[in-house]
Amino acid sequence: MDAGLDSSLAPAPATPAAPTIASIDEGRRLIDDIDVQLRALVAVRRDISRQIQTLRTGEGGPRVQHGRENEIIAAWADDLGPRGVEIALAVLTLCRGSLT
Ligand SMILES: C=C(O[C@@H]1C=C(C(=O)O)C=C[C@H]1O)C(=O)O
Repeated sequence: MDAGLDSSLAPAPATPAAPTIASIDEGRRLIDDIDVQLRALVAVRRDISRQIQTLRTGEGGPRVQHGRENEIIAAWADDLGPRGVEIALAVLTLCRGSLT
């Protein structure tokens, strides 16, 4: 067992199918629920990222690793295209802080 992400954070299917909605209100409720989950996951990601950075700097390493970040950006680009790159950059900035 790894370091304890509970089952609510288990990997989602690669591309979950969107439900067919019957109304705008229903669709907006679903979007609001998705956004709550996205924000919660980003907060967890940020905490894990900070722990990794602390571990690495504690060993005398750099806080930031551009090679790793490029892999992450490429994965977002593969799945979501140029807007995915924008999201990846925003997520990275939020999780690891400023580069300067
Ligand atoms: C978390 C890490 O440290 C930094 C933060 C990253 C992130 O938030 O994804 C990625 C690379 C590093 O710049 C890591 O190296 O994995």
